[in-house]
Amino acid sequence: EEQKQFRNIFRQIAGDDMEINAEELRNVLNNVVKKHKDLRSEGFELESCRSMIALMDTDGSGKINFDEFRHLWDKIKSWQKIFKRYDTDHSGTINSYEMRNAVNDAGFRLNNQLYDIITMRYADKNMNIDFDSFICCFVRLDAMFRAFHAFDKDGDGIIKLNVLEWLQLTLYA
Ligand SMILES: O=C(O)/C(S)=C/c1c[nH]c2cc(Br)ccc12
Repeated sequence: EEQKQFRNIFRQIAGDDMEINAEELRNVLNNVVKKHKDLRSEGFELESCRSMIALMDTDGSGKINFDEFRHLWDKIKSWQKIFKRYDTDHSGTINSYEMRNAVNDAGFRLNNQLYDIITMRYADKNMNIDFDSFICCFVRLDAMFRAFHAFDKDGDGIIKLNVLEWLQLTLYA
């Protein structure tokens, strides 16, 4: 039943082409965020939604279909729980220290340099990360780990890319 309901919601968002583009994704994300008083966000930027589409667009259509959207939605649903868990002062944002624990809780294993890079890239001048930045960071982390493992066929933790493969991976993200 919930599956049917979700498909109807998707159909409403996606429209006739049954694919969700960046504008449609931005509208649904911002409509949902508004309902959550404990999630501070100036709203998802179109550019962030274009990135999320690119990162989730496994069939290279430039938009996301039902399966890709459901996959993204399930991830955002679980990541927003992590966000709320680590927003201990209920400010609607999480600080760079809490971000380390949130990243770990989501199952990403990084090193100190990468935690600093995440803070530099996603935190505001007070070292706080708001919800939309948090989600964009996690979508990118998830997609980059998946892309690496897709290339790492023998699972030895080493991949070999020529420059055009590297550009394909890093440009459409
Ligand atoms: O708090 C909840 O119970 C749920 S179901 C939250 C969310 C479930 N999907 C979400 C997407 C965005 Br964007 C923000 C919040 C949620």
